[in-house]
Amino acid sequence: MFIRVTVCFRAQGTFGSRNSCSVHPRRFLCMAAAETVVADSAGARRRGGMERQVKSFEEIPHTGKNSWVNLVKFWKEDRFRHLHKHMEKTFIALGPIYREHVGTHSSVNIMLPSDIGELFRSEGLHPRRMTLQPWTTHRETRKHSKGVFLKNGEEWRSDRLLLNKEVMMTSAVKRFLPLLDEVASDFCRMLRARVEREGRGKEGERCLTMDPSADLFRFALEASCHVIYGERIGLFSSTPSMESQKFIWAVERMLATTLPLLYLPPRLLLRIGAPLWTQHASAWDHIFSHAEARIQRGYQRLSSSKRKGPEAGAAEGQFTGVLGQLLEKGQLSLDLIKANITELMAGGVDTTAIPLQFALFELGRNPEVQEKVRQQVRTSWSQAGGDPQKALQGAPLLKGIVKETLRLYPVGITVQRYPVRDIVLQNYHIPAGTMVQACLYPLGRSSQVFEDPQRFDPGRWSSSSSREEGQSVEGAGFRSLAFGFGARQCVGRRIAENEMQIFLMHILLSFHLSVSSSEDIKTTYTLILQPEMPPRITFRKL
Ligand code: HEM
Repeated sequence: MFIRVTVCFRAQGTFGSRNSCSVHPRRFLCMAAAETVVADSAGARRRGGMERQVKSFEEIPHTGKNSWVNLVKFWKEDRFRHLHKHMEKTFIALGPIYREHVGTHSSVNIMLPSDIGELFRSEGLHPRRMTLQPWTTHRETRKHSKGVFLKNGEEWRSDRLLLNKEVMMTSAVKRFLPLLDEVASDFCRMLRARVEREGRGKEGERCLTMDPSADLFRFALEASCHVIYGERIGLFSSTPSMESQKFIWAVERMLATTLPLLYLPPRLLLRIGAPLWTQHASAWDHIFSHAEARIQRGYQRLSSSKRKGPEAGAAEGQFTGVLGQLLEKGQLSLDLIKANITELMAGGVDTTAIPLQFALFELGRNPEVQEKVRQQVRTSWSQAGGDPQKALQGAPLLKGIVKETLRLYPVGITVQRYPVRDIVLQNYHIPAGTMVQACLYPLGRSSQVFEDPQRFDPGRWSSSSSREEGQSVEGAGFRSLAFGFGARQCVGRRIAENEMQIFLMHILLSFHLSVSSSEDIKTTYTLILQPEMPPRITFRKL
């Protein structure tokens, strides 16, 4: 994931709806049944020969007229940290579409797949609008903004297509999957040794109860570096380097400081947000310098191998990481390579480490599911002859675990778009350019969209059950959107999916997982959704 920090400064008209807070939950259900249509020129919509007037934008239910009063409420009630719960409650109160105005931030929020489908169909190739980047005088982020964030339409798209070749396409997955496999199996080797050393029980059957969050961060960083830079950084050693630890801290600080800064206008930011801003900028500094150092090294390596001939560099055909590939092909400018590599590094650690915490927890509290997946993994692994790609293909429930985890705990709780043409959602007119958010947390937990939504069931994503489910619940498409959609979807998607699946495969082959309490984990939102307290997991050696 990457932080798509977006603010819409458009005047959104007056706020006309009066009774928004008194809407009964039942309205939610009947509104949800309404189909989504595009407004015709007369602003009317036709259904079964009848014409119904499309309601105006101002009539969309909202959470309060005054955006500054709302901002104060958000601060006072600590809603930023519980934004996902706030959204869920607001949809229940107001129906499947509502407007929200908080400080400088204005959005229309939606949660039903049919509306989300309509939204995505009307997306253009907008540049990503980073609120914070353009405000800063920070040299590196400015340069970076020019390189990636402020690029427009087709120019952005052609760069993105070049990047996709190295990270999204099947041929790219084939190149980097063995690297992820190596890191995941090393991780399990390290964990087995630790369980043997520190665990309880008889030798050979030891189990260890622990909070795995720090280890999962190390795993995700080691895996990212291996895929992106083509190098291991030794995080599984007993004394990982201070540099790596500092990188993890910087990413965490950057994420934690982004959300509060996002809702402040520049002038207020300078007064009351200055300390936050300083922390935010210095976190970015660190992330940039981390990438910069590696890019320099990669560039020098490439130049020297060009000077000395191919035998001096990497062996022919050897994968030198995404960075090596981009440098070697030389289709993107060096500045763009830097910007993209920094984004991949900054966006690729917490985003996979945190869902892995949730996945281990859900497997621990659902022992039957765990056993079923393990059986499938064992069979597939034994038939794959050491080929990680074959092993994953033969165990589709692993993919189901990733989807199911992200359904219940979407890392980014919204996907945002500015439609390029006027659209109609839930019979309300949405002008082009409005910021519309698809709210993934309420979507994933809605009984209108998923049967028995609280159940952790990786099998629900298999093609046969999806078809069945599609018949009984709201539209079968646009339900699994944790990585976004379309041209602008998560560029790290294939890395993340494969990294998580291969990790879970090795864990299930090596350990039985359990948890002491099957109570739900409390979650908090700090630009990404995470557990308030990391769950403790018991790993028993198999
Ligand atoms: C479970 C893990 C992850 C999730 C759920 C996730 C989710 C997302 C989402 C929702 C978006 C916005 C997509 C849209 O607007 O349609 C995004 C964008 C992005 N993600 Fe991820 N992500 C994950 C892992 C990663 C990883 C591992 C990387 C890097 C290796 C990464 C790098 C990025 C980047 C660079 C973007 C911006 C793409 C662009 O706008 O061009 N993400 N991600």
